[in-house]
Amino acid sequence: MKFDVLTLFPELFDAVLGESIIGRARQNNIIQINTVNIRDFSLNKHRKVDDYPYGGGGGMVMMAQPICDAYLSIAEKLSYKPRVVYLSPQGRVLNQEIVKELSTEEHLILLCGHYEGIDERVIEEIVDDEISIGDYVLTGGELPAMVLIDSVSRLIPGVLSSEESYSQESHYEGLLEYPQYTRPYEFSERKVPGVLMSGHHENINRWRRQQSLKRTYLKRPDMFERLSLNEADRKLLEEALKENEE
Ligand SMILES: Nc1nonc1C(=O)N[C@H]1C[C@@H]1c1ccc(S(N)(=O)=O)cc1
Repeated sequence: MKFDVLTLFPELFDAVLGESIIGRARQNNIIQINTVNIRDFSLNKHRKVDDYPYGGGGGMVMMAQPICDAYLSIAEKLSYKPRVVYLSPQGRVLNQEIVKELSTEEHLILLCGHYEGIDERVIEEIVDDEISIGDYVLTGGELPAMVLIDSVSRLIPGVLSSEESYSQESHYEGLLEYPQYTRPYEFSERKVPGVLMSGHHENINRWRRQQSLKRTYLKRPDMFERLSLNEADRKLLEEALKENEE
């Protein structure tokens, strides 16, 4: 999978996405992350990329021409129109479902807004999706773009090793993940639940499923109400909640 990122701050990306799992996937060419500096496409001798908003008001707006020319520098070499995602607080809020949808694309162009945003004509001209990472306003779209790249890349085959598998992680199938423990067996007078020490994989899986159901019910009722539980899951949850009351 290839990500082309249109940004004013390309140097931010290598610092964050050059390490660990994503860095390894880039080295193994499982994913490619390429940055394009929008400022390189300014026609202004001072490399200006923003201007005052028509109609007045505070803040600056990113100009259309540098962004569209940066986009064309990629798109004109392609025989297809790549999907363009604009990171903005006005977009669909990113969730695992959208991440899964994006992970099926071969090529994504991510546009990072800055200042008060971008000239609307860019959105009309080249943007396919607006995606937000949450209902708050940041100084730039670079962190949202990195969040999107990280979350999508983890679903690309070969990026996670089998040990790092995502299949029982939080949000993978609309459930929060079960509690995790590792050595030592006792820490601060707190022991690991006995079932995890039993070696009985059926009981371990049952306990984990029960914990996931219970956590989702208690911590994220908004997620829980979207679940359609079968009878076995309902009984597991009922048993867990009864234990909580005792
Ligand atoms: N949250 C977010 N998720 O992704 N990007 C987020 C974000 O805060 N980006 C801000 C810097 C830039 C920006 C972009 C667009 C607008 S505007 N005029 O469209 O409202 C306002 C501010």
